[in-house]
Amino acid sequence: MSNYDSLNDCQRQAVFHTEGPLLLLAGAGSGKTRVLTHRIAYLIEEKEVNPWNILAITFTNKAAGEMRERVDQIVGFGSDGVWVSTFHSMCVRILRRFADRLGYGTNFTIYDGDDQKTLMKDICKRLEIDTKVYKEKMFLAAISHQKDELRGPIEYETQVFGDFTKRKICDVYKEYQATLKRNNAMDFDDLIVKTVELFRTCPDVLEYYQDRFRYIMVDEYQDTNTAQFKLVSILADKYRNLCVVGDDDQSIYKFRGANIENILNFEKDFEDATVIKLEQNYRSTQNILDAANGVISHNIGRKEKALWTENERGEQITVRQCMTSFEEADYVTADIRRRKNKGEFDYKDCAILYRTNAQSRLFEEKLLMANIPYKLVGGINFYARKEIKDLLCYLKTVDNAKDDLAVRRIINIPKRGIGAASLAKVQNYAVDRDISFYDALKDAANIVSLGRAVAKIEPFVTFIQTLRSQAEFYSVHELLQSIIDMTGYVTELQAEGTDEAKARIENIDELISKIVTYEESTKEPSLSGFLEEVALVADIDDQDEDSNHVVLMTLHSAKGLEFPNVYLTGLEEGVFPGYASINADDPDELEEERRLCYVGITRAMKRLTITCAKQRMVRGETQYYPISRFIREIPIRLVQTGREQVKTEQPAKKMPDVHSPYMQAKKAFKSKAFDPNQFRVKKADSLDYTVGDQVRHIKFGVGTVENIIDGGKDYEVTVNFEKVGVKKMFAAFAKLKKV
Ligand SMILES: Nc1ncnc2c1ncn2[C@@H]1O[C@H](COP(=O)(O)OP(=O)(O)OP(=O)(O)O)[C@@H](O)[C@H]1O
Ligand SMILES: [Mg+2]
Repeated sequence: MSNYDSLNDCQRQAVFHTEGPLLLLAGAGSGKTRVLTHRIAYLIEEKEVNPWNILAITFTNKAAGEMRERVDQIVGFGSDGVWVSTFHSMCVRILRRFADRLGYGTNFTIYDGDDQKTLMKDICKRLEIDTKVYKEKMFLAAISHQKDELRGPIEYETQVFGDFTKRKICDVYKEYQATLKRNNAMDFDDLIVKTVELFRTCPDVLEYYQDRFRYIMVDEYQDTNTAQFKLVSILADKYRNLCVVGDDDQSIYKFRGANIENILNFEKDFEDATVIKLEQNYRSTQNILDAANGVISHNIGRKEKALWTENERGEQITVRQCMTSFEEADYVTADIRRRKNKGEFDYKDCAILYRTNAQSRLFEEKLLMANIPYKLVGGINFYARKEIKDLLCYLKTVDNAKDDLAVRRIINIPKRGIGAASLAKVQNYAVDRDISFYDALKDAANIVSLGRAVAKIEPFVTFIQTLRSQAEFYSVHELLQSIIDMTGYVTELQAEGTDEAKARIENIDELISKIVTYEESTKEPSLSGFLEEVALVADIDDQDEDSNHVVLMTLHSAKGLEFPNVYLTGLEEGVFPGYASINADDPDELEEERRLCYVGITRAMKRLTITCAKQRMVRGETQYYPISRFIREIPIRLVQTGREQVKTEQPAKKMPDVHSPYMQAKKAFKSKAFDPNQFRVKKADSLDYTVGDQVRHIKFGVGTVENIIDGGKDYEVTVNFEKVGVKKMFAAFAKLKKV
């Protein structure tokens, strides 16, 4: 029996309201997600609903995992049957079963952004479009936008009229969809679109899922787009037990087609809907909450909400304007270290949030030099690395050789001497006959124009066929090992012998570990299953729960999460809010930025620090920025500037002169020869190691000191690490220990 006493009256009301449409509209940290998990428990325990009949949709795989955990905790066992998933993974599951009803193979491939770009390049070439005038990205964005609104090429055509650009987009859209289908592939948007299409065209399938999902719940409902909304309304149409929870003040995905109207109009679409509001915040201190309310109250188009808390007032919010973005990163890094040393916060309690991904770099560098473990959420994704993509494309080819892009990526890996001209001939042959590229390769002997190239193509086809027969009885990791052995992929890297090659081999090892982990944790592991899991790993899911590290991420990735100690950085006019939103004709663009700021502030539980820099380097040039309007929107009584604290915090011995290096930095900015490292402060005590010594670095492990240069302000030490190769670092920050 779970404890519903831990809920407040309104929360309990929402949990107990199980029949009929329900809208839970409530501010940040008011327990919306918590209500959903308790509601699932209540349905199973008290209403004796079969877990099998419950569907809960979350925004990220990470959130889905968290919700599953929480439900497991409350319900104990029996909750396995509940579907907790994102829109996308739910649709994949449905389509893997029924895609054949739409004329796709159920083993269809899911294209990621890179795949889409390659495909679009191909199509533009085929349609002889000048990509200097019409960018591939423009076509992809336009198509994606149409899909968000559930408009296929045919529906779109009715809107084209005489518009020349729209005509072009329409032609490309048609070709794009036709090629995807020929490749037995879907892009991310298709997953939703095709599921809706499936439900609309196959009443028996729809009824099956309607009967199955009698109770449907959607978290972060404010960020659903039209297609997703349609999908849930169709599913819920029979039993009407749809519960959506959201916060219109946290709608931050308009640029991706999210439709804030979905939440504002829920009451119109479901006339008998019950609306419950939650107003008590359990997450943040009074000061943090007041700051959030202060900022968001400047938005005009919003439903008024009065969020309050019984939590203590807490510390004031620290606002710190730094001279440069380097100083900003230094400040945040030092603050984290100080609070960690004082025992106030652990690393994992701290999150550094910023507006755009590119802003992470400086923080990364400072954290690395300070030996503070951190995790970048949403940066260069493991799966985007070359060697990983190559091997995954091999696996994809073995799994579903209809994926032209995968086949083309690996056809010359290792080099098989099949030239671009031959590939073009095969491609034409495929297009003419409306068959896949791989099927055309199999038919190479019949492509007369290929001439002697046939002899190069045939062994490749035989090779893939061999792997396919192996796939019948090999596990996924055995199959990958076989691919690696037979292609000589790793052998080649070993022969190359560079540090980069070594790192690539490590990545491949990591991929093997990933497969083995997958195989061990899945009931019926399969090649398709593995590829699907990989395709769906959103960036945010990289986060490693167990270890103790500072988290760096964009504000968008931070949605729904909470951290005791938050740093909201780069609050400058032109950065956040960004130039585009300041100058936009549509005032909602600025309001969306403000909602994003509200999301950022409300991630903080105990402490919030807001930073900005007067100068920041953009594309190699120094730009000057005023303080963000969002800072000015925070009531002044809640704010302290934090300057004193920072000065006293730096031991005078280590940082004898904190300002003058930055004055130099300022000068150096203008010469464009700026190197932030050159202003590091020299360590007072001399080094206890010398050239030839073995040293240990907290992150890189053991290595040999190859060189030490006295840089005046600090020593620059060159170390050859066993694992990661040669690195140059500053002694004061590298904290190398002699071993
Ligand atoms: N009745 C309650 N008693 C104690 N703690 C609560 C209660 N309700 C929620 N909390 C806690 O408050 C925090 C915020 O809850 P939750 O994440 O569910 O809020 P949310 O409304 O989903 O926030 P967001 O809008 O950011 O997604 C969590 O740590 C949760 O455990
Ligand atoms: Mg939530």
